[in-house]
Amino acid sequence: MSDKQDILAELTRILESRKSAADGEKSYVASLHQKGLNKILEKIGEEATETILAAKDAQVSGDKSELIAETADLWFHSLVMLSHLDESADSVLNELARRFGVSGHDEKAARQS
Ligand SMILES: N=c1c2ncn([C@@H]3O[C@H](COP(=O)(O)OP(=O)(O)OP(=O)(O)O)[C@@H](O)[C@H]3O)c2ncn1[C@@H]1O[C@H](COP(=O)(O)O)[C@@H](O)[C@H]1O
Repeated sequence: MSDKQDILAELTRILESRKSAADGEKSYVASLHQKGLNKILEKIGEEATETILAAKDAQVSGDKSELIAETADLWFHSLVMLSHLDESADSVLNELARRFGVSGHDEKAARQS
């Protein structure tokens, strides 16, 4: 795929289609949906840990290739989780858009008042 803007939308469509149609032997995403939410959450936990370790290694070595790969795994499994729960990246993008330009300090202060 060439247009990066379209990747989230296209991936979201594929993840959704894997919920019903695909064979878990042939499709990794179908196998995750079939194993259920606990397996998907386990993968997110694993990928989050691997991302943290890769970030620490990148800081020492300066090589960020593993960090990029592990972050992609983390984002990907988070998208599978959203899809499994009938949500999508679009809702997360909407939430980030809603927060856009609002300082995290200001947002937190507004929450507490
Ligand atoms: N972006 C991804 C993607 N990123 C990572 N992965 C897979 O995520 C898995 C995570 O890596 P691990 O090393 O943890 O896997 P593992 O140790 O074999 O997993 P477990 O045995 O622990 O369950 C690997 O199998 C990767 O191939 C992905 N699998 C699929 N996609 C996208 O999803 C689409 C649909 O995939 P399928 O459903 O497999 O056709 C693909 O066309 C891609 O666009």
